[in-house]
Amino acid sequence: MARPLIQIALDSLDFNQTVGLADQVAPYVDIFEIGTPCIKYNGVNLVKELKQRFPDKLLLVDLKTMDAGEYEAGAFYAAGADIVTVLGVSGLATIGGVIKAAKKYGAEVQVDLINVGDKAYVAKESVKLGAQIVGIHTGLDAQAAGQTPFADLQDIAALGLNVRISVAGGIKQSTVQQVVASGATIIVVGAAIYGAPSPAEAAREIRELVDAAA
Ligand SMILES: O=C([C@H](O)CO)[C@H](O)[C@H](O)COP(=O)(O)O
Repeated sequence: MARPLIQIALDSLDFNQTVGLADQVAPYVDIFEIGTPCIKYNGVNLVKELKQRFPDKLLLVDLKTMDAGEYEAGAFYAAGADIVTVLGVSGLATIGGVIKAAKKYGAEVQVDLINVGDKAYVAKESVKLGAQIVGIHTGLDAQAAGQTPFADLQDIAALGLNVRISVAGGIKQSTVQQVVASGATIIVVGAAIYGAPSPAEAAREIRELVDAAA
């Protein structure tokens, strides 16, 4: 099994706090995700800053694009994003637009299946269009209502699609090995790292657990 990647979700609105957290956890993670509230608040300047400071990390910009796919995503790929997210609920035309922009920059696309009804259909069509990653994602609000991403992860992994599967939604030390065993190859962790007394220590623990499970 290829080594699963760990993605830290940088979900603060504060520019300097975001850069500081990235600095603390950098030794233990593979992908910096600029979370949706953070990218809306800070824009392309934060993409440029993180890319310049951490040229060896993958940078995912969680745009959750809903329309104008090629136009919206293009600006963020141009600023240094390696991966941009587009919503599965946006429809195939918008997903195709983001994929077109990604190709222009030699970058990648993640289709976020958050709130998609027929996740298997959208995952299959996204792969046909050329998406490299599909995201199983229980958002923060759905988590607060008690939902988890585990059953959806198993369903999508069982399809055996030629695509990387990312999982997000309250993943923590006690569940990280379970999601690796279920077939996730990108493990997204936000609150379990940034909400810990020592984010670096939490990230180190998660790295160890993921590597031991792979
Ligand atoms: O994508 C996210 C959310 O929709 C806000 O943008 C989070 O970054 C994602 O859920 C990971 O964070 P945790 O659930 O806290 O691990």
